[in-house]
Amino acid sequence: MPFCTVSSLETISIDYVIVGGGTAGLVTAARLSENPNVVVLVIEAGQHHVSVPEIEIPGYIGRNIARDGFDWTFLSVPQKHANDRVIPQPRGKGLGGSSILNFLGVFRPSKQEMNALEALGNPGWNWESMLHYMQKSETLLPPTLTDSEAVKYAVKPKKDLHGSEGPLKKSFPTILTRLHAEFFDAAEYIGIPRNPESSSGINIGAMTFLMSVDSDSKRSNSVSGYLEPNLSRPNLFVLTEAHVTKIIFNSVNGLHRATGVEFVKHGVTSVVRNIQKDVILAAGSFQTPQILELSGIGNPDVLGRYGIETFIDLPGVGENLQDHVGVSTIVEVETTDLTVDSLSDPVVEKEHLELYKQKKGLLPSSRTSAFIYLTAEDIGLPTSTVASNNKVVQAPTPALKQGLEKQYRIQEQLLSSKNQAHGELLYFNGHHSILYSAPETGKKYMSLFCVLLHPLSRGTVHITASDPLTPPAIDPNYLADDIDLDSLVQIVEVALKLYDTPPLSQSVKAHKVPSQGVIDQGKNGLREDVKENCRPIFHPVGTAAMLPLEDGGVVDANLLVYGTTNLRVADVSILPFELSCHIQSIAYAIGEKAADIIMGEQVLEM
Ligand SMILES: Cc1cc2nc3c(=O)[nH]c(=O)nc-3n(C[C@H](O)[C@H](O)[C@H](O)COP(=O)(O)OP(=O)(O)OC[C@H]3O[C@@H](n4cnc5c(N)ncnc54)[C@H](O)[C@@H]3O)c2cc1C
Repeated sequence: MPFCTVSSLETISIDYVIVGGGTAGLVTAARLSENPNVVVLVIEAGQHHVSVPEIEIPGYIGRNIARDGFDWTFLSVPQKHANDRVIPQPRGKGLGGSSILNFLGVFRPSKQEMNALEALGNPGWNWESMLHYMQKSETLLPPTLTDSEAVKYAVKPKKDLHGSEGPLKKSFPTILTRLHAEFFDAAEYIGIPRNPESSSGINIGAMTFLMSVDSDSKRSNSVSGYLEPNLSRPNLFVLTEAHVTKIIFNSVNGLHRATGVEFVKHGVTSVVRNIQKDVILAAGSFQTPQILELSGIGNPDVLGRYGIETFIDLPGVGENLQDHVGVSTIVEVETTDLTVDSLSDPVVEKEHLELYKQKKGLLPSSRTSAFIYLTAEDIGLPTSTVASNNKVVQAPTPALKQGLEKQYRIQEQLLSSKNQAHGELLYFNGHHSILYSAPETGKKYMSLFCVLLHPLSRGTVHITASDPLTPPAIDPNYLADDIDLDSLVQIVEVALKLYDTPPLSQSVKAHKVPSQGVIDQGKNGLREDVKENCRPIFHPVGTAAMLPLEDGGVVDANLLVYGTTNLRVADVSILPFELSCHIQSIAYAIGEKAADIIMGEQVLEM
């Protein structure tokens, strides 16, 4: 039984401590503890949530957002370029982390992006390697569609590109509507083809995604995949409701070795001491940098503001924050399809809960399963001048500036590629839940969330107090670069064009968001709408970037924090730039690869 108490830790000699039992953290913990000769401890701030319908039932996605105990309920600082709005930044809290909160889509990035990761100075982090780890983490369940449905809905995965023995289960969506097919047909009408196998490294075009849902129609996540099957391991320990506040080091001859982890559980501060091997930070893109800063690792100017002595001068910590920013479009539709709008009626919801038991109705599947990934050409973006047109690159240090310039050069190369997506249209089978517009009873809707995949804007996440329980200041700096605003407007224009294109146009009754009045104002109206309504799609990365030190990196290609001998980061904060996909597959792959890197070093040490 791995769940342990604080007092029991005093009698255990621990080899590895994983800080954060989220998506990547539980993967690394499970893989390391396959070796019976090492002892692994996971420290997670949240609880172990057991049998919670809002986690398990796919059709309930979104219901735990802003729910105390399930979401950290972080908010951004006022967003200067988005009408000073404070924008929610959901993050999963509890074992499983964001894998218990996410919207179930399992996507893959492009081959070019993964190879760019290596080109930025990270040997071994390329498409081939990441494909191996994505496959290792997953099992593709057998298709549930006929051949003609697979073609119509653009989902015909090739067996050899997917994993068959991994802990994360991937399955086919069960809600495939007429509107969904009309959306794809309209895309084809304007020259955007279906892509039935989007996991091959070329992820452009129209596609239906695979979902992290198991054969019982329940959410598959890092708890169900990696922790629960290993609960009987005697060398795996899990401490929940313990908030890590600091890493403690022993320094000899300028080499800093993490030997302890301080945490607060129920108001009492304790320390796990004498860690024999590594400490692995897997607290996610907002809290991994926070823990580094609280431990004295970061930019001395930031740390000094809160009386924290700088232990390792590493200005990249908490810089380079990027997220996928997007905006909703919603239309009223005339259709025979069942849309999720009907679930707002409690009687209908009850019926669907009954149907769910037979894996039928609106609940066994995600509310959103059709996507279009747009190339620069589809969006009408300039393909060669984006980076060079960008303003003078500004960054707090010359190293960070150099690293950013390299990222922009990579972004420019990606833009000129015909096989690279830069925008996304996410189909939602009903009215998107947004603050300023609600569905009217009895009406049916469809929504397209329009997303910018490679923003040029960069933000930060930094501590605002020496008190470790005070949330960090999250500043994604959305739309700081005008090019991002213009690009997002152009992505919205593609969505509006699709609503006007047959056969989809025959089902569209009226524009709801943006309203017809806003659309009639042209680009200016849409620009204002984007500033007023944009929000993230929850993929923050880059805040503990894996880059060479001279380019402002925080960790090296072995995930070691610069200046330390055994403090590593294994979560999506290491990704130096945003990818053209939803990123849970990469979080799992990072967890897998981290374990192999660590185990590989262990073998070398022997
Ligand atoms: C609402 C939402 C929807 C999403 N939808 C999708 C989707 O459909 N498809 C997709 O591919 N991706 C999606 N994502 C993104 C994806 O799920 C995340 O990027 C990924 O899970 C992040 O993994 P991680 O390991 O980096 O962090 P997390 O999984 O967030 O893990 C971090 C863990 O650390 C813990 N922690 C934090 N601070 C401390 C501390 N001080 N002490 C101890 N523990 C701590 C947290 O509680 C958490 O358990 C979504 C994300 C969200 C939030």
